[in-house]
Amino acid sequence: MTPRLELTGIVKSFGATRALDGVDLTVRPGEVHAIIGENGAGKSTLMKVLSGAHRPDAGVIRLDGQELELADPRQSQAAGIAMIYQELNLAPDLSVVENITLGQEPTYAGWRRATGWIDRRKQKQAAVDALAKLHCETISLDRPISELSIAQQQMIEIARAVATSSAAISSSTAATPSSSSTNATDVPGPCSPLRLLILDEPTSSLTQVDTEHLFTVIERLKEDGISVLYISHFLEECQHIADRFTVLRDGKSVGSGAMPHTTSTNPPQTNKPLSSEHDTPKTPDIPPESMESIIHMMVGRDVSQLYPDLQHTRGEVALELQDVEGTSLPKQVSLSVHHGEIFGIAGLIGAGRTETLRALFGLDSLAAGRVVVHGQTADRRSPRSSWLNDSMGLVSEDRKNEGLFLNSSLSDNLTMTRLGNYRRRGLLSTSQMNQTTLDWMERLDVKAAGPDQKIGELSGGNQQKIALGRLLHHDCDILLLDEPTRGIDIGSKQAIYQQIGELAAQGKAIVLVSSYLPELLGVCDRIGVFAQGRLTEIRNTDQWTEHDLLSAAI
Ligand SMILES: Nc1ncnc2c1ncn2[C@@H]1O[C@H](COP(=O)(O)OP(=O)(O)OP(=O)(O)O)[C@@H](O)[C@H]1O
Repeated sequence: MTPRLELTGIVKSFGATRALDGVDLTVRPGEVHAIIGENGAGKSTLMKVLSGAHRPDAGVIRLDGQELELADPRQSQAAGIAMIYQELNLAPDLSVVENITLGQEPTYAGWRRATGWIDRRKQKQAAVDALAKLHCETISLDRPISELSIAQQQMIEIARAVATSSAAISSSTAATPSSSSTNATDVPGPCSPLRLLILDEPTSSLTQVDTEHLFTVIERLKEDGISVLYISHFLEECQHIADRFTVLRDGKSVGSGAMPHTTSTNPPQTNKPLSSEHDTPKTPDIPPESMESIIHMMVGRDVSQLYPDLQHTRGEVALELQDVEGTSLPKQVSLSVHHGEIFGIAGLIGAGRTETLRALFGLDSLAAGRVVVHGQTADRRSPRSSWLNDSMGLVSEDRKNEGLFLNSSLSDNLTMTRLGNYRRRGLLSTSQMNQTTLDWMERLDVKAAGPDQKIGELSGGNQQKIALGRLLHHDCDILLLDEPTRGIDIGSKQAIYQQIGELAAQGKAIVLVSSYLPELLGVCDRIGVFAQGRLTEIRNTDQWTEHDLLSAAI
């Protein structure tokens, strides 16, 4: 069987950083293949090579046996490769139909073609067909994208990938076969069907229900012979949906094989006889093993105890919300968080969790109620003086827009809230800022060229570590953490949970919002659940189960 995708010796460097250092990868037709690796291992870079966003410095890409040179995203698309990024690429003010057919609008045939008139009937049909394929017929075709949920928007992106290859839509660009290509008849044509769908952390903003729907859609695509490359730090998900996996480490493929204990309908094919040279993976195929051995391969050590068992004692009340109302959310929230306590907040997306943190931190104004910090009512007219000086810090869930200055260095981002520490005779000591940044990079295992590197050049997970590191460096008394481990690998998660536990042991008050229920259950002392803007129930963690948390959130 000819592999759907075969990568051999892919190399990609950014200046002195060798992001990919000879990656080999084999993906079979109709297979879901998980790409697993630590933050900065090279996963996104590899996917960008496949989507035509980056040109590799060396290596060979073969799709269905055909060698390709993907010089830009249009060529990749024309070859039947679609990439769905974590941050969706949709036009918010255009309708569902317009987004699904964006850039591929069918025009009339004959004399009207030259006018560029869009054939609205065909355009609508292409959207209807694509949505039907994904069982998403209930999404209204004329609604602007901005009115859809994140999960629906993701489906529109996948529908676009499906529709692009539909015969109803014309495309003008085909992938360029390399000069060494041997079989010109195999060159993907202008309407090459979707062959490979790449999903980068697709569930990071999805609820459980939406995740299950996504998995159903993936199964449908598999039935049509479409291969899926699935990148996620949620290893349980990989285990559930993937047939096989490849582990990347420091830009190299260090192992691949059948996903152990997969519950996928397609049985793993690792042990089937290999029929041709093409079918032989360049990365040694390992027999089905435990997830522990895959994690070891990924981080280079065992991650035996993910959640720390650190004693911390509940002290005085650090922070109180009394009947707090936002302009739309939250609604009448009352709660208190103590020193030495980790308070978890669960709930569905849109339930008012983030709005509560923002109201607490003074980013959004309150419609009613009071926030009391260290026994003093926070002054709403001057949140900066009363709240920030009280050493309250927030890690925003929106890292790119609110959490970091992407064009500034790691050092500037990490130290900016405590610049006074580095002032020497009216000047800033950049060497000391850099030294502090190096220390934190080591503690949080940040992969970067150095403190001077622009933070926008780091992998997503490493950016997140610096956003969290800034609060740790600031030495806040009260830490508000909104999805702090989103996009973070399992080894680093363990380090962050350890940090959170140590902070609680030092008497800090911590509020942790997370959509990842095992994390809340593993780390928190108490958990409150939000539903439709209200804090509906608070219990000690040992009185919650995942099922109870979900039931309370709905
Ligand atoms: N445009 C760029 N400029 C400089 N370095 C880059 C650029 N893009 C990626 N890198 C570097 O390449 C390496 C691999 O990054 P990549 O984003 O591929 O990792 P990743 O495995 O996707 O990580 P994560 O799980 O955190 O998303 C990192 O060291 C990163 O800093």
